[in-house]
Amino acid sequence: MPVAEGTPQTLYDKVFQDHIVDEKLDGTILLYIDRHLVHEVTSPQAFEGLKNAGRKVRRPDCTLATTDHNVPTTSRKALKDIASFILEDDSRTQCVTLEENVKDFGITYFGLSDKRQGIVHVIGPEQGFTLPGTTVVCGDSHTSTHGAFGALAFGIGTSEVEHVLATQCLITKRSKNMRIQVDGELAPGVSSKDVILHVIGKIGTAGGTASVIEFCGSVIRSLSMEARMSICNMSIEAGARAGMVAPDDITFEYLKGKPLAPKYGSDEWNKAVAYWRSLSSDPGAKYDVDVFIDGKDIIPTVTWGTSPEDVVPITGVVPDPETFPTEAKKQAGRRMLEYMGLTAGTPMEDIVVDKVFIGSCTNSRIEDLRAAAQVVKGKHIASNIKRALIVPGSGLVKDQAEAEGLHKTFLDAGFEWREAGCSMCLGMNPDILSPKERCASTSNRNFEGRQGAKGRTHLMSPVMAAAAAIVGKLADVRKLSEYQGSPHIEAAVNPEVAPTAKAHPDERIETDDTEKEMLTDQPEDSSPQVNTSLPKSPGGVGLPKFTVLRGIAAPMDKANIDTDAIIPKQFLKTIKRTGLGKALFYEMRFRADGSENPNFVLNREPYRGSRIIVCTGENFGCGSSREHAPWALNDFGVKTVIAPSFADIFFNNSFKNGMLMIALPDRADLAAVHAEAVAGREVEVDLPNQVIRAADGRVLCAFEVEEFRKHCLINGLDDIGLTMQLDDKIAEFERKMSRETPWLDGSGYLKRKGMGGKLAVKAAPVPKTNRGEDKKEPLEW
Ligand SMILES: CC(C)[C@H](C(=O)O)[C@@H](O)C(=O)O
Ligand code: SF4
Repeated sequence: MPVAEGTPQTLYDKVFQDHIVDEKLDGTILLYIDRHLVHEVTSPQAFEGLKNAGRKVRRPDCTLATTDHNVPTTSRKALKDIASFILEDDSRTQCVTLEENVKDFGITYFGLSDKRQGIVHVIGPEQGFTLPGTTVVCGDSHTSTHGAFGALAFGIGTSEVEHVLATQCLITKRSKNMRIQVDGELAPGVSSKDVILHVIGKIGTAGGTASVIEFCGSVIRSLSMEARMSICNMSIEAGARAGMVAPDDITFEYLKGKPLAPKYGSDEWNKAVAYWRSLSSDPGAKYDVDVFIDGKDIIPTVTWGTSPEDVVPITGVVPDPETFPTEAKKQAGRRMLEYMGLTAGTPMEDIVVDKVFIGSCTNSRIEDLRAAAQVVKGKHIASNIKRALIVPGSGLVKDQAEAEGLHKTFLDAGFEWREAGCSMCLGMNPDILSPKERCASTSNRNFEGRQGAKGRTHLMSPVMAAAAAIVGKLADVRKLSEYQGSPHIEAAVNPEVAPTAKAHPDERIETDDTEKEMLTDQPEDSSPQVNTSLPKSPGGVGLPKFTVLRGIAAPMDKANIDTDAIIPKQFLKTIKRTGLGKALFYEMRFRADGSENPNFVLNREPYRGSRIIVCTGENFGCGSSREHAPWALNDFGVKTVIAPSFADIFFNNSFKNGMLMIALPDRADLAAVHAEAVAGREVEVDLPNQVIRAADGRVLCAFEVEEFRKHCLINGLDDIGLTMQLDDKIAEFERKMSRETPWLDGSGYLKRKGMGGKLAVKAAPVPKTNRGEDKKEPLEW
């Protein structure tokens, strides 16, 4: 619902409202995007779509690209170019493709030889590209990180990346407002990572579904920008669309002197700060969900299972699944313990660790490294630790750390000092866990296989990971004698120690790494069962029209089926949208020797050819923004998933590919459809009438679908083309933005090209498919 004039507004309402270009009666909104970050994994197919349709990038001045996911973190001393530096073929192809695309489309790019290269979510804030009150998107779920600045920042799928590149807008709808207030104070040794792990433990990984979370309260206010970023970063693990913190003096202090922020002290800076100050939530603003947490209840927290909600205080023990409330939860818990190689009742501090990873977009900033260095100073990693990696989030973080001598502390303690990138957070580069290896990790996801096939991840804060490296087991940092104080809080109250994007020595200290590393979890290009008889969907124009889908539905009973499970990371290295059916549910569908797992539902009759999945567990599609997940389902032949709830980005991505996701929150409705699936009888999904029928024609239940999505599905519409027809409105919006918030037009090295607010690149509707695939699809399956 639009917010009525005079109604108290939340921070989210205000930023959202200020970016509406157009609003339809059904609540579908065309939202203007101020900042677009691009990386190599989720962009190739989007650029390909633009090329095929002859479209341009509308705002190169608002777009910034880098390579981060695939890049090796070994020494760059011998770096000549990316093509010779990256040994693994698919990783190299993705990075080289990005380099070609940024050249072709005139986009600013930080490559491996640039000190500003790093993880997208580290470099955006570091450069002042991320500013309060902006809308920020990236084809990456952890875009939520940028919400720490009071920006509305969220992850999008590749089709949406293409949409933003072409139009600088996104089709979306309002989210719910959720407030998480953390009051009181954090005890020494407790950091922002513990706050967010504690929050996720409390509300669950679906707790924030369909919401934007505003983090507030005295604990949040006291935190530094970097600590706030760690919290907003993991909003996505709480199921939320985004996380936000109202901008304040700590925010403005951080932004002073950043290359792309308005010049400190200028009229523009003063005007910007006045606007930024107006963004906090009004007294009396309404929230759909309110959560209160007392800071003193938070103690250093670690995960024990394979979902970020499986948390326990370090002082606790491995939980006993037999005490879990439902049979489904018990089963899931038993599976997790088996996967993690843990026994119920084991004290967490007795769990022996093999590897330690300090890095990722959650915890690879200078304060994280300072805090970890403080713990390891003068000590050495335990003898059982096979590798302990420090991976700075960007070249500038690395330089800053070296200027402070932190690298020496780490090297003396036995850590590896690496180059910037995503690294072992998801192991698309050679930094991976071997099967059954256990890692103390500062990253954000502990899904099965996340850091390497069969690897075991425990999430925690940088000081806790540092402590684990020293002790050789999961450890309570508060017990390490020299450790005192909470580094994040110190940094917040003392801006003097805040890092700066400018300060770096010219000389680069190189990692000396001669170790030969290989990707060991890259699957063979085996082609297991692919459902070739079904139509492939190219997306965009030429999408198959979805009206009625009839068939046997495959039952699934798992909650939190994450996108890493739908398609593991090793298959994300393609630059195509097609051919991913073979990778669908890879770890569940196939055994280690590549043969089919006979217990997996899609390997059993009558479900082999199912085009519908009925899942009784909550939160289908949680985790990453990879559009590869719906592409894999689609390629396999699955066009509809019915579940009690879905993760937002996955839900969106599916519709962009002409697939219908049906949320059935009513358990009785779901049970009725599930019963038909279990019995192996056909069901019929009737989109025009919004009902699901049994094979005998009985209506099992009705379902909800937004008008605009329904319209696009039934008519197979390309929403980029639709948006381009609104070019006048978009241009008018841009003129207004240039007048009122001129600092949002590209500045610094991102100069806006064009005269007097007139765009150099004009969007125009393109009469052919945006994917260059003019296939005529059947009207119905
Ligand atoms: C590759 C990308 C789509 C993915 C994401 O969206 O999160 C990655 O960054 C991750 O962390 O799994
Ligand atoms: S979560 Fe990991 S893989 Fe994803 S962007 Fe952050 S560091 Fe990279």
